[in-house]
Amino acid sequence: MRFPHDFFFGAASAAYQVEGAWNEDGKGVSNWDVFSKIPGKTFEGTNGDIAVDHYHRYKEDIRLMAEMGLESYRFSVAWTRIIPDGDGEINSQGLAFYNALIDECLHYGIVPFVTLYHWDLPQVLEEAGGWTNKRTVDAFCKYATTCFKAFGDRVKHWITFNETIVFCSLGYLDGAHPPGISHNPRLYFQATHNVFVAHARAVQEYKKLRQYGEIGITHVFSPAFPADGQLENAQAADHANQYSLAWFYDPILKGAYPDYVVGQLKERGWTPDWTAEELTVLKWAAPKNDFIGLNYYQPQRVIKNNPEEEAGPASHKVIAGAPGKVSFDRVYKTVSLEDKKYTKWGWEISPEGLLEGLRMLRGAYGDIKLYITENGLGDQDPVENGQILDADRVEYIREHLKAVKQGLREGLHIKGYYAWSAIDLLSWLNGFKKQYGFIYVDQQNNLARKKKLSFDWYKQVIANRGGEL
Ligand SMILES: C[C@@]1(C(=O)O)OC[C@H]2O[C@@H](O)[C@H](O)[C@@H](O)[C@H]2O1
Repeated sequence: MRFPHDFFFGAASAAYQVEGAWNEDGKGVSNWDVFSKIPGKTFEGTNGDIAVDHYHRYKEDIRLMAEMGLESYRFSVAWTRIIPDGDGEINSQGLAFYNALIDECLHYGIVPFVTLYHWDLPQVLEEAGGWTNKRTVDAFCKYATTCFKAFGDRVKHWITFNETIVFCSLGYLDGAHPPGISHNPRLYFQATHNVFVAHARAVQEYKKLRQYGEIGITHVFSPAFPADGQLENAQAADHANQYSLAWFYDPILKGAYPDYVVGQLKERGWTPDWTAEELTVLKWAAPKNDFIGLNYYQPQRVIKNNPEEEAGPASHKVIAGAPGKVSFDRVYKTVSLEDKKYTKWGWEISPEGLLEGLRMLRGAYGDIKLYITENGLGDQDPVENGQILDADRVEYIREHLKAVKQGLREGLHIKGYYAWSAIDLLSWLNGFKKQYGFIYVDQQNNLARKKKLSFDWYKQVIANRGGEL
């Protein structure tokens, strides 16, 4: 079986992680431009000042993507290039860069799939409270509408936010992302609610413009499963899915928050200060979402946590996504299992977890249009005689594409797969050590680009539309 002709074989990136040129052509300062320079916040003090210089080398990079036969390139727009101080004047040089990037994609017939927010908030807004301040919601709507009007004649696929759970939990619970606040559930839930309202209002603005493209949101998709058959662990997994899935997917797809979480937030004084008008716009937008983007890397294996057991501070590896994390409310924790395979960063390799999770998602939300907007292997790629032999990445992506194909056989409405990442790039918490790309970037040789083993493999997969998988 070949993948359908209208299925996108794509790859992804994010502005802060690839572009560099952090202070060029009128770009404003972002929260990551500031946070990454606070000693100890990033891996070995790495930052996105240069990243992999995609801002200046995008023509070479897009040409390589075209050589691979890439059908769609998912990238994010840096808000601070478009509106440098967040909600003030528009920067024409910022518009010019993304117009050129979009036109370069279209020159090769590569469909641009644009993420409006991939974690890099204008610092002016961060300093005013970031996503806990409703000013940021209004500012996002202005920014999004500016992008729709500037690029919407050629961009027909829009993602509002990437992984709300990550930038809000790392920002307000773990302190590992801007604004670096720890253990503040009230701000965490407030920030997530404001993001969902911003999403819903952006959907409203987009639909008003009648550009006849599609708009959605990308969430982490990390379904929780009990580590064993014990009832308490099944209950812990249900709790995990309520807080890490339902809280994020329900307001987008159902237009209302899950009662289970709402009830507990009320008991604990963490209820966001939502208004009737905001809840109405969530309800309005739910049926207007054209798709949901899923970033799948691994499932969560969950056991009930013993709240009396003193949990020391999570290690960097755990903060960066490895099992062993106690939930913010100390109800459950994630564990690794003897019979599973793991990456060098301790992330479980589980294509079956993707398929099982997709079935669960259909049960909860029905037949919604899905894109796998991120999936890939973070690794330290082996280099032999100058060749980058990332056979493990080939294996990882092959097995996950086979799971997607099985999902299609079962009638799941999956319309594309975007490997993370098109090109090696800066990892927020792992610097340049954790590689994801089909294209290698030589940090020791002027960021020279080189095709990896997986580049040629993915080229074949696309050419054969996955028929041989
Ligand atoms: C934490 C980490 C990683 O570096 O492994 O997860 C996978 C991937 O998720 C993306 O949304 C981030 O933008 C990208 O940088 C990656 O971030």
